Amino acid sequence: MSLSPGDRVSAELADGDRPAPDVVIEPDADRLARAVAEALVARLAAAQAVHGTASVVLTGGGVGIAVLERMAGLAAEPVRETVDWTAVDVWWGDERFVPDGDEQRNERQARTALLDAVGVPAERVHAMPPSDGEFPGPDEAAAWYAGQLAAAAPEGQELPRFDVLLLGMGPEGHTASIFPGSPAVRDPRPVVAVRDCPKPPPTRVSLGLRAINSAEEVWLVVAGAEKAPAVAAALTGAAPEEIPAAGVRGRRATRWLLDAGAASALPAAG
Ligand SMILES: O=C(O)[C@H](O)[C@@H](O)[C@H](O)[C@H](O)COP(=O)(O)O
Repeated sequence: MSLSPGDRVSAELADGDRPAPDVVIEPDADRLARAVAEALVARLAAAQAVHGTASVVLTGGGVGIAVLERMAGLAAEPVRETVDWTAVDVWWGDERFVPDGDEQRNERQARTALLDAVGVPAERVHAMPPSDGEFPGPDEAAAWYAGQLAAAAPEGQELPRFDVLLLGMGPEGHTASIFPGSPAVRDPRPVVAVRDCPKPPPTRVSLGLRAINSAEEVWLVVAGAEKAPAVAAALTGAAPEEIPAAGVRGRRATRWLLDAGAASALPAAG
């Protein structure tokens, strides 16, 4: 069931030349993950039809990884569109600053859920550094990742094209590793180090909101009634300092992809 922005979302959430968010609601988390997986396959295939390659920014968290698991399942099904995974660049919106191979790493979970199964070439998997690598801390790791982004960007720009950037959201409104009241909310740098995160593990590396909002499309995939108040606040004009997910706005589209629980506090339609 898709709702147009006017139905549920304050029209003034359009931001300059950026369209207001749109909202899609699925009955439950499982059908949400499958619907997002199918939409993501179609979107990546469409990007490849135009550009020859596609780029996706992955997120961590239960729903974000469930989407990847469903995509792996789709790869085995006769689906309308197919993605040439050898021509997909994979980036991350955030990463836990823990040792390589640690099961908490978003990269490890994504490799297990999808990447190892579909054969994305190593040079196209752009992981954020682990804590036991060449960088002594998250600041150095963040600076390095910003350099990787700049190296992949068009001449004179600092960020490559992101066709779809996936995000989750916590019950208090964090997205990626940008938490309420954190200096990261207003940090203009493309990649930031984050410490003392309320959600363990405490030390992370995250794209900043400006980098997130450089994406062509940003998809916030959110499930669970415990997140409904933050979803409603984000879609009715909350400040990003209070609800960081409220500060997300893709260039061409911002899609809130919800299950019924996460949508349950949205203003009545009409
Ligand atoms: O690394 C992380 O933890 C994620 O990037 C984080 O932003 C996550 O997406 C949300 O916390 C939602 O997580 P759940 O889907 O598990 O609730």
